[in-house]
Amino acid sequence: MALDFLAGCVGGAAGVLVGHPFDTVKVRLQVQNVEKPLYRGTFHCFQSIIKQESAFGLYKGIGSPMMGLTFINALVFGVQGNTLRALGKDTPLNQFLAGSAAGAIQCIICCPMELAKTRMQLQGTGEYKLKTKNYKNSLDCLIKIYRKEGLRGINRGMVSTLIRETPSFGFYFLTYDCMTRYLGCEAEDSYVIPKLLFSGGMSGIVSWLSTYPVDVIKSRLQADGVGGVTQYNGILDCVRKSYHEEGWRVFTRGLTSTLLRAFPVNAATFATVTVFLMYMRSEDDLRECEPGPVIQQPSSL
Ligand SMILES: NC(=[NH2+])NCCC[C@H](N)C(=O)O
Repeated sequence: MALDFLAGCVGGAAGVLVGHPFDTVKVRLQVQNVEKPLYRGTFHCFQSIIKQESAFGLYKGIGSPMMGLTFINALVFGVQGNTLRALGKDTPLNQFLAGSAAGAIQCIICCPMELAKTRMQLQGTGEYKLKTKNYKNSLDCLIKIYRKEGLRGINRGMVSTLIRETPSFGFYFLTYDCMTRYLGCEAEDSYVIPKLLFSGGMSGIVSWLSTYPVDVIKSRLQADGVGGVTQYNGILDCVRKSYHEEGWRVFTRGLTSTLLRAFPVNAATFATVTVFLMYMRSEDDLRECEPGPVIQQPSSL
């Protein structure tokens, strides 16, 4: 029971270290001014950040994912594993439902964490150079937002985060379950690690593709209001204005960087969690489990 939570922490740390630079590029591309774009595309954005802010610029805002990581991934893998057990049978529908439940619950932490991350990633760039008050770090950012806008302020973008995370985490766990079964992942298989990495990477890709347009809107809502000027009056207004100004392509802004990040991050996360559980689960635990998949996956009963 508790092992799922611990495994989530360990796996999540591996993921954030691998993927944060890609996330920084994604956010910069999603919210840059289309009239005066700073970056021509994904690779130009990478190059510009490294050239102007050094490689450390790619790790701006990593504090909040790392700070939130302990809880988010523990919550995700803990809730998913225990929900699946509560649902009683390891079926594809239950995998999706258990994943969706985990995705919805972790928004409590994910939303404020991504608000701080987004603000830190944009701080000191382009039109945000002058408008953003200097945030010392992610925690200072959240404290300043809370002082100025209260609870509502630090939960800015909560509805769009829930719309993004609930189905995407369902697809996240369902894809991993289907892939590992299809590839026949077995503990004694000499190719088990590459198979787990591939399955985890594909789960990340599928989950981000499933709700990506919502992520663009969420980023814009969380970046909105910097310097006190708000452009959007809610999700529908943001969708309407974004589509009106840039057409449907606006909903794919930053997608390349997101997918470049999603594969390695989730390959590392899922493989780490599965291997961790494989070695930490006692023989007694395994005997207690109903006959599950050929390998003890993060979410197996
Ligand atoms: N929005 C999503 N696609 N969520 C599911 C994947 C979440 C995963 N922790 C990542 O950051 O890639």
